[in-house]
Amino acid sequence: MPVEEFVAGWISGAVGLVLGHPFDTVKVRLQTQSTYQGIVDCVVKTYRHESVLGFFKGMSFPIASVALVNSVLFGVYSNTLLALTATSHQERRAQPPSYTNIFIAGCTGGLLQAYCLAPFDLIKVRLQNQTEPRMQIASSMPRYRGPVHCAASILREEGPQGLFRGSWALVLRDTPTLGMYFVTYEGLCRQYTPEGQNPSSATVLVAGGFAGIASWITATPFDVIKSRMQMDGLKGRKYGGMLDCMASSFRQEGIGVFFKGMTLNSARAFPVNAATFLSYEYLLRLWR
Ligand SMILES: CN(C)C(=N)NCCC[C@H](N)C(=O)O
Repeated sequence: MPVEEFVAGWISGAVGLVLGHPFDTVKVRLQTQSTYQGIVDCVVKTYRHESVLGFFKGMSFPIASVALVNSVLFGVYSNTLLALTATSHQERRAQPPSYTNIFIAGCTGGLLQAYCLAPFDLIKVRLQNQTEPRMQIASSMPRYRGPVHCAASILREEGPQGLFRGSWALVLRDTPTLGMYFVTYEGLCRQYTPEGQNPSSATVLVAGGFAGIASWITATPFDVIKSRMQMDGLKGRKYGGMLDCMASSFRQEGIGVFFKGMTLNSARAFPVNAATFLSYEYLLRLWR
Protein backbone atom coordinates (compact mmCIF):
# COMPACT_ATOMS: atom_id res chain seq x y z
CA MET A 1 0.00 0.00 0.00
CA PRO A 2 1.88 3.12 -1.16
CA VAL A 3 2.22 5.47 1.79
CA GLU A 4 3.17 8.57 -0.16
CA GLU A 5 -0.45 9.16 -1.20
CA PHE A 6 -1.43 9.39 2.47
CA VAL A 7 1.35 11.87 3.28
CA ALA A 8 0.67 13.92 0.14
CA GLY A 9 -3.02 13.98 1.08
CA TRP A 10 -2.15 15.25 4.54
CA ILE A 11 0.06 18.13 3.46
CA SER A 12 -2.14 19.18 0.55
CA GLY A 13 -5.23 19.15 2.75
CA ALA A 14 -3.63 21.46 5.31
CA VAL A 15 -2.66 23.93 2.56
CA GLY A 16 -6.23 24.03 1.28
CA LEU A 17 -7.84 24.25 4.71
CA VAL A 18 -6.06 27.40 5.84
CA LEU A 19 -6.96 29.09 2.55
CA GLY A 20 -10.63 28.28 2.93
CA HIS A 21 -11.43 28.50 6.66
CA PRO A 22 -12.77 32.09 6.71
CA PHE A 23 -15.23 31.24 3.91
CA ASP A 24 -16.27 28.14 5.87
CA THR A 25 -16.90 30.07 9.10
CA VAL A 26 -19.21 32.57 7.37
CA LYS A 27 -20.99 29.69 5.61
CA VAL A 28 -21.62 27.75 8.84
CA ARG A 29 -22.99 30.86 10.54
CA LEU A 30 -25.37 31.58 7.65
CA GLN A 31 -26.55 27.96 7.70
CA THR A 32 -27.25 27.77 11.42
CA GLN A 33 -28.01 31.30 12.67
CA SER A 34 -30.87 33.52 11.50
CA THR A 35 -29.34 36.77 12.81
CA TYR A 36 -27.46 37.61 9.59
CA GLN A 37 -29.01 39.32 6.54
CA GLY A 38 -26.52 37.71 4.17
CA ILE A 39 -22.82 37.15 3.41
CA VAL A 40 -21.73 40.82 3.65
CA ASP A 41 -23.73 41.36 6.87
CA CYS A 42 -22.13 38.27 8.42
CA VAL A 43 -18.60 39.30 7.34
CA VAL A 44 -19.02 42.87 8.65
CA LYS A 45 -20.55 41.81 11.98
CA THR A 46 -17.96 39.08 12.51
CA TYR A 47 -15.06 41.44 11.79
CA ARG A 48 -16.52 44.30 13.86
CA HIS A 49 -17.44 42.06 16.81
CA GLU A 50 -14.59 39.54 16.82
CA SER A 51 -11.79 41.06 14.66
CA VAL A 52 -10.22 39.08 11.81
CA LEU A 53 -9.54 36.22 14.24
CA GLY A 54 -13.28 35.58 14.35
CA PHE A 55 -13.02 34.09 10.85
CA PHE A 56 -10.48 31.54 12.06
CA LYS A 57 -12.49 30.23 15.01
CA GLY A 58 -12.58 26.48 15.19
CA MET A 59 -9.62 26.03 12.84
CA SER A 60 -7.17 24.40 15.23
CA PHE A 61 -8.90 21.01 15.27
CA PRO A 62 -9.49 20.87 11.50
CA ILE A 63 -5.79 21.62 10.96
CA ALA A 64 -4.97 18.64 13.17
CA SER A 65 -7.71 16.47 11.68
CA VAL A 66 -7.16 17.41 8.02
CA ALA A 67 -3.96 15.41 8.28
CA LEU A 68 -6.02 12.33 9.06
CA VAL A 69 -9.07 13.17 6.93
CA ASN A 70 -7.35 14.18 3.71
CA SER A 71 -4.73 11.48 3.93
CA VAL A 72 -7.53 8.91 4.35
CA LEU A 73 -9.41 10.46 1.43
CA PHE A 74 -6.51 10.50 -1.03
CA GLY A 75 -4.84 7.40 0.34
CA VAL A 76 -8.01 5.26 0.21
CA TYR A 77 -8.93 6.69 -3.21
CA SER A 78 -5.55 5.84 -4.73
CA ASN A 79 -5.26 2.44 -3.12
CA THR A 80 -8.85 1.49 -4.04
CA LEU A 81 -7.97 2.31 -7.66
CA LEU A 82 -4.83 0.18 -7.26
CA ALA A 83 -7.03 -2.70 -6.06
CA LEU A 84 -9.59 -2.19 -8.86
CA THR A 85 -7.19 -1.60 -11.77
CA ALA A 86 -3.78 -2.87 -10.59
CA THR A 87 -2.25 0.48 -11.63
CA SER A 88 -0.30 2.94 -9.47
CA HIS A 89 -0.80 6.73 -9.54
CA GLN A 90 1.96 7.18 -12.14
CA GLU A 91 0.87 4.22 -14.32
CA ARG A 92 -2.64 5.64 -14.56
CA ARG A 93 -1.46 8.35 -16.94
CA ALA A 94 -0.64 5.67 -19.52
CA GLN A 95 -3.49 3.31 -18.52
CA PRO A 96 -6.35 5.59 -17.43
CA PRO A 97 -8.94 3.85 -15.21
CA SER A 98 -12.65 3.92 -16.16
CA TYR A 99 -14.81 6.68 -14.71
CA THR A 100 -16.84 3.97 -12.97
CA ASN A 101 -13.74 2.80 -11.08
CA ILE A 102 -12.78 6.40 -10.29
CA PHE A 103 -16.30 7.05 -8.94
CA ILE A 104 -16.22 3.86 -6.82
CA ALA A 105 -12.78 4.72 -5.45
CA GLY A 106 -13.87 8.30 -4.71
CA CYS A 107 -17.02 7.15 -2.90
CA THR A 108 -14.97 4.66 -0.86
CA GLY A 109 -12.54 7.40 0.17
CA GLY A 110 -15.43 9.75 0.89
CA LEU A 111 -17.22 7.23 3.10
CA LEU A 112 -14.14 6.36 5.18
CA GLN A 113 -12.93 9.97 5.55
CA ALA A 114 -16.43 11.01 6.72
CA TYR A 115 -16.15 8.70 9.74
CA CYS A 116 -12.74 10.16 10.60
CA LEU A 117 -14.03 13.70 10.01
CA ALA A 118 -17.27 13.50 12.05
CA PRO A 119 -16.09 14.39 15.60
CA PHE A 120 -13.62 17.03 14.37
CA ASP A 121 -16.22 18.64 12.09
CA LEU A 122 -18.74 18.72 14.95
CA ILE A 123 -16.29 20.57 17.21
CA LYS A 124 -15.40 22.95 14.37
CA VAL A 125 -19.07 23.85 13.79
CA ARG A 126 -19.78 24.31 17.52
CA LEU A 127 -16.76 26.66 17.87
CA GLN A 128 -17.52 28.54 14.65
CA ASN A 129 -20.97 29.35 15.97
CA GLN A 130 -19.61 31.08 19.08
CA THR A 131 -20.02 34.75 18.23
CA GLU A 132 -18.81 36.26 21.51
CA PRO A 133 -16.10 38.95 21.03
CA ARG A 134 -12.46 38.03 21.63
CA MET A 135 -12.18 40.45 24.60
CA GLN A 136 -14.64 38.59 26.79
CA ILE A 137 -16.51 40.14 29.67
CA ALA A 138 -18.02 37.87 32.31
CA SER A 139 -21.59 38.15 30.96
CA SER A 140 -20.63 36.99 27.46
CA MET A 141 -18.22 34.13 28.12
CA PRO A 142 -18.54 31.60 25.28
CA ARG A 143 -19.79 28.15 26.21
CA TYR A 144 -16.63 26.38 25.00
CA ARG A 145 -13.15 27.68 25.88
CA GLY A 146 -11.50 25.79 23.00
CA PRO A 147 -11.60 22.49 21.03
CA VAL A 148 -10.52 20.26 23.92
CA HIS A 149 -12.96 21.87 26.37
CA CYS A 150 -15.64 21.58 23.68
CA ALA A 151 -14.96 17.85 23.21
CA ALA A 152 -14.98 17.26 27.00
CA SER A 153 -18.25 19.22 27.43
CA ILE A 154 -19.96 17.29 24.62
CA LEU A 155 -18.78 13.97 26.08
CA ARG A 156 -20.04 14.99 29.54
CA GLU A 157 -23.36 16.54 28.44
CA GLU A 158 -24.26 14.45 25.38
CA GLY A 159 -22.27 11.22 25.81
CA PRO A 160 -19.82 9.67 23.28
CA GLN A 161 -22.56 9.56 20.64
CA GLY A 162 -22.75 13.34 20.99
CA LEU A 163 -19.39 13.59 19.18
CA PHE A 164 -20.95 11.85 16.17
CA ARG A 165 -24.08 13.99 16.00
CA GLY A 166 -24.86 14.71 12.34
CA SER A 167 -22.54 11.95 11.08
CA TRP A 168 -25.23 10.29 8.96
CA ALA A 169 -25.81 13.56 7.12
CA LEU A 170 -22.02 13.92 6.79
CA VAL A 171 -21.71 10.42 5.27
CA LEU A 172 -24.56 11.17 2.82
CA ARG A 173 -22.97 14.55 2.02
CA ASP A 174 -19.48 13.20 1.33
CA THR A 175 -19.82 9.71 -0.17
CA PRO A 176 -21.43 10.46 -3.56
CA THR A 177 -19.97 13.96 -3.86
CA LEU A 178 -16.43 12.70 -3.46
CA GLY A 179 -17.00 10.18 -6.18
CA MET A 180 -18.03 13.14 -8.34
CA TYR A 181 -15.05 15.14 -7.03
CA PHE A 182 -12.49 12.71 -8.42
CA VAL A 183 -14.42 11.98 -11.64
CA THR A 184 -14.56 15.73 -12.38
CA TYR A 185 -10.87 16.17 -11.61
CA GLU A 186 -9.72 13.21 -13.72
CA GLY A 187 -12.10 14.07 -16.56
CA LEU A 188 -10.90 17.68 -16.84
CA CYS A 189 -7.25 16.61 -16.57
CA ARG A 190 -7.70 14.14 -19.44
CA GLN A 191 -9.62 16.71 -21.48
CA TYR A 192 -6.68 19.14 -21.46
CA THR A 193 -3.66 16.81 -21.30
CA PRO A 194 -2.09 14.98 -24.27
CA GLU A 195 -2.44 11.17 -24.02
CA GLY A 196 -0.04 9.52 -21.57
CA GLN A 197 1.44 12.78 -20.24
CA ASN A 198 1.20 14.42 -16.81
CA PRO A 199 -1.21 17.37 -16.60
CA SER A 200 0.40 20.81 -16.42
CA SER A 201 0.17 22.83 -13.21
CA ALA A 202 -2.42 25.13 -14.80
CA THR A 203 -4.56 22.10 -15.77
CA VAL A 204 -4.28 20.67 -12.24
CA LEU A 205 -5.28 24.01 -10.69
CA VAL A 206 -8.33 24.46 -12.96
CA ALA A 207 -9.41 20.81 -12.77
CA GLY A 208 -8.99 20.76 -8.96
CA GLY A 209 -10.87 24.03 -8.56
CA PHE A 210 -13.83 22.93 -10.68
CA ALA A 211 -13.86 19.50 -9.01
CA GLY A 212 -14.22 21.32 -5.69
CA ILE A 213 -17.04 23.53 -7.03
CA ALA A 214 -18.95 20.62 -8.62
CA SER A 215 -18.73 18.50 -5.46
CA TRP A 216 -19.62 21.30 -3.05
CA ILE A 217 -22.63 22.48 -5.09
CA THR A 218 -24.11 18.98 -4.91
CA ALA A 219 -23.04 18.61 -1.27
CA THR A 220 -24.69 21.83 -0.01
CA PRO A 221 -28.18 20.45 0.82
CA PHE A 222 -26.76 17.76 3.08
CA ASP A 223 -24.14 20.25 4.31
CA VAL A 224 -26.98 22.44 5.70
CA ILE A 225 -28.66 19.46 7.40
CA LYS A 226 -25.32 18.23 8.75
CA SER A 227 -24.53 21.63 10.34
CA ARG A 228 -28.01 21.90 11.86
CA MET A 229 -27.85 18.38 13.27
CA GLN A 230 -24.43 19.15 14.75
CA MET A 231 -25.80 22.25 16.49
CA ASP A 232 -28.82 20.29 17.74
CA GLY A 233 -28.25 19.15 21.31
CA LEU A 234 -26.52 22.37 22.30
CA LYS A 235 -29.72 23.66 23.94
CA GLY A 236 -31.78 20.46 24.08
CA ARG A 237 -32.88 18.45 21.05
CA LYS A 238 -34.89 20.34 18.43
CA TYR A 239 -34.97 17.56 15.81
CA GLY A 240 -36.11 13.95 16.12
CA GLY A 241 -33.48 12.92 13.57
CA MET A 242 -32.07 13.80 10.13
CA LEU A 243 -35.39 13.37 8.27
CA ASP A 244 -37.21 15.48 10.86
CA CYS A 245 -34.51 18.15 10.47
CA MET A 246 -35.00 18.13 6.68
CA ALA A 247 -38.82 18.24 6.93
CA SER A 248 -39.00 20.99 9.57
CA SER A 249 -36.34 23.09 7.81
CA PHE A 250 -38.31 22.80 4.55
CA ARG A 251 -41.62 23.58 6.30
CA GLN A 252 -40.29 26.65 8.09
CA GLU A 253 -37.96 28.10 5.44
CA GLY A 254 -38.95 26.60 2.09
CA ILE A 255 -36.76 24.82 -0.52
CA GLY A 256 -34.21 27.66 -0.40
CA VAL A 257 -32.97 26.47 2.98
CA PHE A 258 -31.14 23.57 1.28
CA PHE A 259 -29.01 26.00 -0.72
CA LYS A 260 -27.87 28.18 2.19
CA GLY A 261 -24.11 28.66 1.93
CA MET A 262 -23.89 27.38 -1.66
CA THR A 263 -22.31 30.62 -2.93
CA LEU A 264 -19.72 30.53 -0.17
CA ASN A 265 -19.12 26.80 -0.60
CA SER A 266 -18.43 27.40 -4.29
CA ALA A 267 -16.29 30.52 -3.78
CA ARG A 268 -14.23 28.69 -1.18
CA ALA A 269 -14.07 25.40 -3.09
CA PHE A 270 -12.10 26.68 -6.10
CA PRO A 271 -8.95 28.01 -4.36
CA VAL A 272 -9.00 25.36 -1.64
CA ASN A 273 -9.16 22.40 -4.01
CA ALA A 274 -6.98 23.94 -6.70
CA ALA A 275 -4.27 24.27 -4.03
CA THR A 276 -5.04 20.82 -2.62
CA PHE A 277 -4.65 19.01 -5.95
CA LEU A 278 -1.62 21.07 -7.04
CA SER A 279 0.28 20.26 -3.85
CA TYR A 280 -0.89 16.62 -4.03
CA GLU A 281 0.36 16.14 -7.62
CA TYR A 282 3.57 18.08 -6.91
CA LEU A 283 4.40 15.95 -3.87
CA LEU A 284 3.74 12.67 -5.71
CA ARG A 285 5.98 13.73 -8.60
CA LEU A 286 8.64 14.82 -6.12
CA TRP A 287 8.60 11.32 -4.63
CA ARG A 288 8.51 9.41 -7.92
C1 LIG B 1 -18.12 18.09 -1.25
N1 LIG B 1 -17.09 17.73 -0.34
C2 LIG B 1 -17.43 17.40 1.02
C3 LIG B 1 -15.80 17.68 -0.79
N2 LIG B 1 -15.54 17.99 -1.91
N3 LIG B 1 -14.85 17.29 0.06
C4 LIG B 1 -13.52 17.04 -0.51
C5 LIG B 1 -12.81 18.30 -0.57
C6 LIG B 1 -12.23 18.55 0.73
C7 LIG B 1 -11.47 19.83 0.79
N4 LIG B 1 -10.52 19.74 1.87
C8 LIG B 1 -12.45 20.99 1.00
O1 LIG B 1 -12.67 21.31 2.17
O2 LIG B 1 -13.01 21.50 0.04
